[in-house]
Formats: sequence, C-alpha cells, structure tokens
Amino acid sequence: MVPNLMTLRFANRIFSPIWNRDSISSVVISFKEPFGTQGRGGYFDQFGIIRDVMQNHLFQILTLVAMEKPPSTAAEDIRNEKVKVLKSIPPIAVSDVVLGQYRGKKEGTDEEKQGYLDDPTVPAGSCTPTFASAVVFVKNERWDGVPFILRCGKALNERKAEVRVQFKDVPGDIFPEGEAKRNELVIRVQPNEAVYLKMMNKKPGMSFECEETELDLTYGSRYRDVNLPDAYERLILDVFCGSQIHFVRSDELAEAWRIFTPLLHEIDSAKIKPYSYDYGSRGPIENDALMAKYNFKYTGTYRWVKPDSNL
Ligand SMILES: NC(=O)C1=CN([C@@H]2O[C@H](COP(=O)(O)OP(=O)(O)OC[C@H]3O[C@@H](n4cnc5c(N)ncnc54)[C@H](OP(=O)(O)O)[C@@H]3O)[C@@H](O)[C@H]2O)C=CC1
Ligand SMILES: O=C1O[C@H](COP(=O)(O)O)[C@@H](O)[C@H](O)[C@H]1O
Repeated sequence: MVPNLMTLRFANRIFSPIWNRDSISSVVISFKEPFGTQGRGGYFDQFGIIRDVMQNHLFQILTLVAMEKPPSTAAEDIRNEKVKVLKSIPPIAVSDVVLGQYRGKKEGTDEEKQGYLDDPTVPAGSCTPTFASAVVFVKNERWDGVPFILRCGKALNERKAEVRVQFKDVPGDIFPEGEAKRNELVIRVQPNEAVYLKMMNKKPGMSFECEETELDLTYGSRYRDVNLPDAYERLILDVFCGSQIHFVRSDELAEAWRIFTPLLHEIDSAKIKPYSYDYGSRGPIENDALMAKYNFKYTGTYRWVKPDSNL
C-alpha cells in the first residue's frame, strides 16, 4: 500500500490540483500497535518510540505524501525528491510534541496489567516514551503552514497504520451550520488495506439534509483472489532484484536525523516526563488537544456502514 501513494497521487488527475496548502487542512500519519514491548523493554528503553518508529517508518510515508512528482518512477528519481522534502523541514519543536508511556490496565488481561515500567528489564523510573505525536512542517510553496501530525505508539487500542488527509471546510457553505463535514482521504496501510474518501451526500428522500458517506476501495473486496504481499516480503524481493526504491539513501538518513536530533537531545537532557496512558487506550488525551490545535477536526459523527457482500 505504501508505494500506492505514488500511484494515487500521480496517476489520478483528481488529486493533483488539490494536493496542497490551498485545500488540505492537515495530514495525520499514524502507526498504532496493540501490544507493549513484549519483554524487549531493556532494548527499547535505550531508544524510545521516536527513534524506533517515527524517524524511520513514519518519515518514509511522510516523504511519499509530501514530495513533488519525480521525473520517473526510477529509484534515484524518487529518492532525490524524498531528500528535497526533508531539506524543507525544520527541526521539530519540543512544544509540538506529546510523549506518553503506557501503564498497566487494572482490569485487563495479564498482558494488559503490565505497564512499561513493570518490565524488569526497564530501569526504574524510566522516562522513555512508548507513544509520541509530533507536528512537522514542510516549508515549501506547496505545504507551507500545513501540519503533518505524526503519531505512533505501543499498547494502544488497535493495530493501525494509515495516512489521513483532512481537507479544509467548504468555503461559502450554503448548508445549515456544521452539517457539511470535512472531506477526508484515508489510506489504510494495515490491517485490511483500503483507500476511502469521506464525502457528503444528499440524504435520500425529500429533504436537502447532508449525510456523511464514503467512496470506498476496500482491497479485500476489489482484489478478492489476489495475494497481497507483506511489507517485509516485498522488501526482501527488492533485495534479490537489486532495487533500492524502498531503501533509505545516506543523504536522506542524514536529513532525517537533522530534523530529529535536537528534539531527542532536549527530551533526554531535560528528562521530559511522558504522560501516562492505559494499556489498550487511544494514548494520552493530550494528543487530541495537539491535533485539534493543528487543524485536525474530529466530529465523532461519521458512521461506516459495511457494504453487504451479497449485493
Ligand atoms: N473500507 C473500510 O474498511 C472502511 C472502514 N471504515 C471504518 O469505519 C470506522 C470509522 O472510520 P474513521 O475513518 O476512523 O472515522 P472516525 O470519524 O470515526 O475517526 C476519525 C479519526 O478520529 C480519531 N479519533 C477517534 N476518537 C477521537 C477523539 N475522541 N478525539 C479526536 N480524534 C479521535 C480516530 O483515530 P484514533 O482513535 O486513532 O485517534 C480517527 O483517526 C473505522 O473503524 C474504519 O476502519 C470506514 C470506511 C471504510
Ligand atoms: O522496526 C520496527 O517495526 C515494528 C513494526 O513493524 P511491523 O511491520 O512489524 O508492523 C515495531 O514493532 C518495532 O518496535 C520496530 O523496531
């Protein structure tokens, strides 16, 4: 699904004119895991979630969402564009970051009762974050002012990796206030790959009421008998074929660390204490406030109606 970002963006005329600061309000890139450090807390504690997932996994997705169209699909052309995006990103400000650490859930399973600090391999009182959200800005003509909100964490409520592009409110809205909700394009990487675009539709019947619906490309329905390779299967195949398209180049790596290193040093030297969140929750509630501050509007009104597979 990650390479599909290129196809969605550059092989569809409908997206290119709106893929910019004029139409997009925020981009949220999430990577949520429903399990904790699973006995490898001692290793994890030296690094934390920003080094473990955000600086690499989430940044790879970010560059594909934000980069300009490469001259071709050749690996070097794509990697050149990815580096250009990174060069336009200033170091992340600590005030634009929320850190969390999971604690045991009192009424949970044996696994859920174990907080991060209960792992005997984790040093007592460790401040290492197991959850982080961070706001990144790409200071170029296309993206200036659009927040890219990166979120990742362990021991959360679900397994989910997705990109959520939230569009701006409709200007000159003619419908009753608040009825027309924002469009959102969701690219769900895992599990159950899907691309869906939340859109408003007239409620069937005599009224003019708006209703939230979606254009839905669920891979399981559209590609029923197709084997969808696992991400690692795909990477191993690239190794055999000598393709570097999905591998990070050294200048890309250097740029990514330029963006994260001052933040990581500040977190470490100031011993910033992460907020606690329950095992199996959505993470620290402070994250919702950060997202609301940076143009992500959650209304809680959208209801997905799973299509009837017999139709
Ligand atoms: N083809 C398919 O399979 C499709 C499936 N669906 C399903 O429908 C359900 C709803 O769709 P979804 O796109 O998540 O839309 P929602 O409007 O329910 O959620 C949108 C986003 O808001 C976040 N959120 C949830 N609670 C809060 C809160 N209290 N404050 C701030 N943010 C919040 C969610 O993520 P988080 O909790 O991670 O913060 C999510 O990123 C999902 O389970 C989805 O998988 C929908 C369309 C197509
Ligand atoms: O590199 C890592 O990735 C995994 C998650 O990747 P997945 O493809 O297995 O979902 C993460 O659990 C681990 O902490 C991290 O080191």
